Amino acid sequence: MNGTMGGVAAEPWTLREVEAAARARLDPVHYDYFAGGAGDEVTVRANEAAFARLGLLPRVLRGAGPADPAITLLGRPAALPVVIAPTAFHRLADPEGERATARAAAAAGTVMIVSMASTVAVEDVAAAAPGARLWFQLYLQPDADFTVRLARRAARAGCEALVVTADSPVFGRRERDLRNGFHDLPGHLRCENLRDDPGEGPGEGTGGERDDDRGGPVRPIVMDPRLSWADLDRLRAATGLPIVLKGVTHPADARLALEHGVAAIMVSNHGGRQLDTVPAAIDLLPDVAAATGGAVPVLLDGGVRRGTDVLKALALGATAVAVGRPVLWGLAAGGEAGVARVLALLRAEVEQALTLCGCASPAGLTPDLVRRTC
Ligand SMILES: Cc1cc2nc3c(=O)[nH]c(=O)nc-3n(C[C@H](O)[C@H](O)[C@H](O)COP(=O)(O)O)c2cc1C
Ligand SMILES: CC(C)CC(=O)C(=O)O
Repeated sequence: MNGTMGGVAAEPWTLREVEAAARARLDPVHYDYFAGGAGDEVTVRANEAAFARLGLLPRVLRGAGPADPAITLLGRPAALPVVIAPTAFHRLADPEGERATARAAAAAGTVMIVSMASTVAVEDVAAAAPGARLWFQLYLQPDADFTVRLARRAARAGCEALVVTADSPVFGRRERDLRNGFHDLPGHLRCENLRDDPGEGPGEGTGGERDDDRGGPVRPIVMDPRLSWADLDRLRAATGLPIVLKGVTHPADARLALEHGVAAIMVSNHGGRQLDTVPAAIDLLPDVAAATGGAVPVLLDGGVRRGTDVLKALALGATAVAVGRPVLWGLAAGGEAGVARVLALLRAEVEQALTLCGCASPAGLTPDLVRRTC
């Protein structure tokens, strides 16, 4: 990275330092939206703390040679086993928003999962970062036709997979946001994927649309506790894209997900933003991985802040991890260069930790390399 990051005097050497730089630049209300979680934030803290309770047990004299962290994900290469989790509202962090994030992902050779609630339209994200591997996250909407139209739109834009977030039958109770009165985007920003298709007649939305000077009305994201596996089946039947089910924590749901034909599972408690007191994602991983029996890739997000965290997750059965808040910190601290810095730090840490564990690649990581230390 050239020079300083977003005017920060010294380049950050840890994700924690990137967060500090971001915090210094962000509106405190937006910082709270990014950092916060549901209820007492027990799960937010647990996600990180649980990684610290696990130790790595390196193997020696294996002659493994230099490490290459590259993996294969849904049949295509990724340069590192760290992908970008879907997070909303990137333009709160940087004017370029999701465009900047996608460029950094493309340069690092990894996947960006574009949020349904992105503040740049998925077509514009793709156009900004030619060659980027994009997946598209969505919440199943009670208006099933709209869900399918949105999925097809993402496919046309070049997204390779749909990431269906299943942990949100209702919006989590985020007390920082309630206290701060943060319940909507500032006037100049919109969820650009939530505009009705051009040509769609007025009045077909689910209500609560906002008119906008640059296009059609913007729908609200509806979270609906009546949605079920049948709705996932309908989406799968209507689109050719592989489906990644995000928000799986119970092994029984992992087994059901396989029965419903998902291409991958993401173990996630939504970064502690939905149901508080769900156990740490890394503690849930082994049972979910066992339930899938290796039939599909398992990804994990929640609390990954170090290369050693990545190794622990991979050793315990994940094919890759995703990072949410660290990317937002990078974006707020230094735009595209800030996200690039976050991914570069993680890559360097993963490479070094792999080598120190005696592994030439993520494939060499096995559960015996992880020990619970307390
Ligand atoms: C500010 C913010 C916005 C998020 N928006 C979405 C979203 O739109 N869709 C989604 O599936 N998950 C969303 N998430 C959850 C992330 O995808 C991910 O599960 C979580 O951030 C992982 O934890 P980490 O932040 O500790 O890495 C969001 C998380 C944050 C922090
Ligand atoms: C716009 C929201 C639905 C994004 C989200 O999932 C979150 O804030 O955790």
